[in-house]
Amino acid sequence: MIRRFFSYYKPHRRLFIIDFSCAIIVALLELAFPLAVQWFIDTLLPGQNWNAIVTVSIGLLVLYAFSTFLQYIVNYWGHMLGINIETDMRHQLFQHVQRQSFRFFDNTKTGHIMSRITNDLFDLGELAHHGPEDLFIAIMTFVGAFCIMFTINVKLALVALIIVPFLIWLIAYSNFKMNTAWKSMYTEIADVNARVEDSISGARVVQSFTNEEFEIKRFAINNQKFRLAKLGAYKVMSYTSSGMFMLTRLFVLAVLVYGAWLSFRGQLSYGELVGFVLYVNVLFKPIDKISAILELYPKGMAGFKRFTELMDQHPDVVDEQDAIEINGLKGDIRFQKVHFSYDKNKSVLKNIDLSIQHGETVAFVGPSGAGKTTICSLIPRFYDVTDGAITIDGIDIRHMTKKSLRSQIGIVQQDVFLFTGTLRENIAYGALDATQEEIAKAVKLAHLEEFIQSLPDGYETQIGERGLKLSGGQKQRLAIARMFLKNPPILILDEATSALDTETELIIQKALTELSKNRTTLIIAHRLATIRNADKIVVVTEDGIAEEGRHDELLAKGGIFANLHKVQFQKA
Ligand SMILES: Nc1ncnc2c1ncn2[C@@H]1O[C@H](COP(=O)(O)OP(=O)(O)OP(=O)(O)O)[C@@H](O)[C@H]1O
Repeated sequence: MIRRFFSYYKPHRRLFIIDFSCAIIVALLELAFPLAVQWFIDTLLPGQNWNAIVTVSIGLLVLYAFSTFLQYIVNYWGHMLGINIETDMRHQLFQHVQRQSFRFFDNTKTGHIMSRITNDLFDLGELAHHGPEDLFIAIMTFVGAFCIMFTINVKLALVALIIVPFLIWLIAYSNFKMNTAWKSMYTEIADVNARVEDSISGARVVQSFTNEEFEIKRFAINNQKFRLAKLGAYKVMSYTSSGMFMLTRLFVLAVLVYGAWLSFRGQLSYGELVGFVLYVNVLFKPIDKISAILELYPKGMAGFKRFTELMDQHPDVVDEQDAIEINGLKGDIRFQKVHFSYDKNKSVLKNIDLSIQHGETVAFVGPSGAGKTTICSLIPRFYDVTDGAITIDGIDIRHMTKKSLRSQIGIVQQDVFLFTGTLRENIAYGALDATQEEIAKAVKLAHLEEFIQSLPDGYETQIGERGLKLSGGQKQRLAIARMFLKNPPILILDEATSALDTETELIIQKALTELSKNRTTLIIAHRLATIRNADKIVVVTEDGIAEEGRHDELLAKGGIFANLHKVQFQKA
């Protein structure tokens, strides 16, 4: 874990070396100052040489100024190092999350991911800066001060040494306790985030059920849990710092009493006693630093552990080593004995054999939960088949790179997802480098031109979070415009179930018919009226494909499709 943490220093080696070197010089100067004071008292004062005192004071002033300058560098550049590392990790994590497959998003709460990308990394930057530097300096100063104390007076230094085992015990004990405490705090704040994410994005549902109070109560439970976890961490921290305080005061007292006794017996000069007490103060700094690291290390490491946990989750759908870049597919799709399950316990698709010719429009119908959406999700490899194979133009899709495969497939979701931003940005999402002419052409084909022209800000209109300022029909036409821009040879349409008014539906149907031209089109159909002209209708049931054929053929057959048709027709 620690080696992995240090690997993040690599790109910032130079910054680290400069910062570290400055910090070492500062620490050495700190070690030298009490010696100078001792020399000042024992040598310069008895000689009453004013000129020498002034010269030495000027020398000390220059050294103080130099040390101040170095401390500025250590502070600013050190923090820069920490922030740089934190930024790198955040970037890496976001990149990693972007590359995850659907299964990851199925099983991970958005709030948890957000927590890991934001909060969890806050303390890591601080740890990256203070951790190795402060620890090294603290140990160096601690050992250095003790060595000098031994040269001043061995007996007194031995008395001072008694503190060390107590310190080590306190550090180890609280480190262990704090590790657990911070980890649970991070888990709880992730839950708070997940709860907030859920109820804010579902605010409209919450209000329509007037469940605000229920949401507030649920949030309060998570918030309380977080409070208790954080309080637990601070309790351990307070024990530790109180323990540290007590130990260090006892330490000074012991040194003073024993030092006074030695001095009465003529074994220690006043200068030596002052110098010794100053070194005891020099010792406090590393002790303070160590107790600060003690607070920071478990916090930062708990964040780093959660960071690595996420980084170690590898996507289950990956490119093969020699995967090929494909381009310009015709769109002949074949399912060969395909089996699929989301989890081991339940098989969703069994033995699916299906052949779709390029340019064909194929509609999938069947009871809810039969697997229509799942079949279509396998084609862009959102999930990999559990058994069997899917080929496009004769090539197994697992031999293609995901990026090139998905560039050949367009998906119009039932629930169109739009991003906060302008109409133009959302349409151009279909082809990020599209020109205005291309966008305008796509908009025209999607029958969205008139609507955009009626808006005062036209293409620059802000559509609100997730496009909430647009109607269902407008969102769908926007999604269709995106597809015209993307222009893929294979199209998957998840037909909207939401009732649109007849006129809007007609417009959308027209746009979709236009979009489907010369493309292999797969429609996940909910209303049978819209698929009358499909080249093939595939009836999917929990046991697999039950029927396949044209609309009239299936009706004449009098099987499941005819039944479904009858039910819908009666309903209508
Ligand atoms: N991401 C998922 N993780 C686990 N199980 C899933 C997931 N998505 C769907 N399922 C399950 O797989 C089965 C098939 O679902 P699918 O969405 O493919 O059905 P569908 O025929 O498209 O249904 P509908 O017509 O209601 O949209 C269902 O039992 C469903 O509960």
